[in-house]
Amino acid sequence: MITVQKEKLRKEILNIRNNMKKSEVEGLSEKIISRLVNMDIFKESKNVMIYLSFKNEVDTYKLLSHCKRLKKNVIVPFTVKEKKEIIPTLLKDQEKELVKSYYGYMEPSKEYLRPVNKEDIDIVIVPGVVFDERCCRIGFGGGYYDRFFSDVKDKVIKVGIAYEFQIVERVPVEEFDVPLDYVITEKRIIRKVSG
Ligand SMILES: Nc1nc2c(c(=O)[nH]1)N(C=O)[C@@H](CNc1ccc(C(=O)N[C@@H](CCC(=O)O)C(=O)O)cc1)CN2
Ligand SMILES: Nc1ncnc2c1ncn2[C@@H]1O[C@H](COP(=O)(O)OP(=O)(O)OP(=O)(O)O)[C@@H](O)[C@H]1O
Repeated sequence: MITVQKEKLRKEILNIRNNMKKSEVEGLSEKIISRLVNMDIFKESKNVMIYLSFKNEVDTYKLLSHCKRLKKNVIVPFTVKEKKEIIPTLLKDQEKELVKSYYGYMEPSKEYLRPVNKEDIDIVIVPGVVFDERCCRIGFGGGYYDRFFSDVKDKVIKVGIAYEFQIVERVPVEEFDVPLDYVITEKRIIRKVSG
């Protein structure tokens, strides 16, 4: 049963990630983000969708400031729990517009929802728990990002960011899993092999 295998891997890696020291999260995140912002695919992107990190995920808050400085449009996920749906929404003022979501990460409050067209997003920075050398991913198990990508597959660049310990040789995949184009760690950039 694939779901069971996924759950086992998810638990194993989360157990490591949840026990990281703050200093480790900070140091590694900086390396990963620095790799990302130096890539042409990032430099050439004007509309950037970024998750807002929590629970020792690769920290994206410095990336947010970086994008602001470069006058890029920052789009963040707003989740509709009942439908397991992500609404991409334009963030203008990080200080003013964000509140803590049901799950615990930050998201825009309803009054600041500014939905954008998925097709207009150039690059999506994707969170995740486990990734593999083919750029497949396992998240928290909601299927949010797979649903989100299901109708825009090749129209946006999908980039996972993760610590090296989150990379395994192969994660089990199901028909609805959408592979990413790149996975970036502090050690390397993994590219999806096409075909
Ligand atoms: N920062 C961030 N934002 C994100 C995601 C994410 O993974 N990280 N998502 C990616 O899809 C979506 C939200 N999905 C989520 C689904 C479940 C849980 C969660 O914490 N679930 C369990 C704990 C899971 C576990 O420890 O096994 C919980 O409710 O406690 C979090 C986010 C959209 N936004
Ligand atoms: N495109 C889709 N349409 C309908 N249901 C889907 C789709 N993609 C995934 N799902 C459902 O979502 C559930 C969770 O999928 P999966 O375990 O791959 O989530 P995940 O990638 O770990 O989570 P997330 O994307 O939220 O981080 C699956 O049981 C699946 O039935």
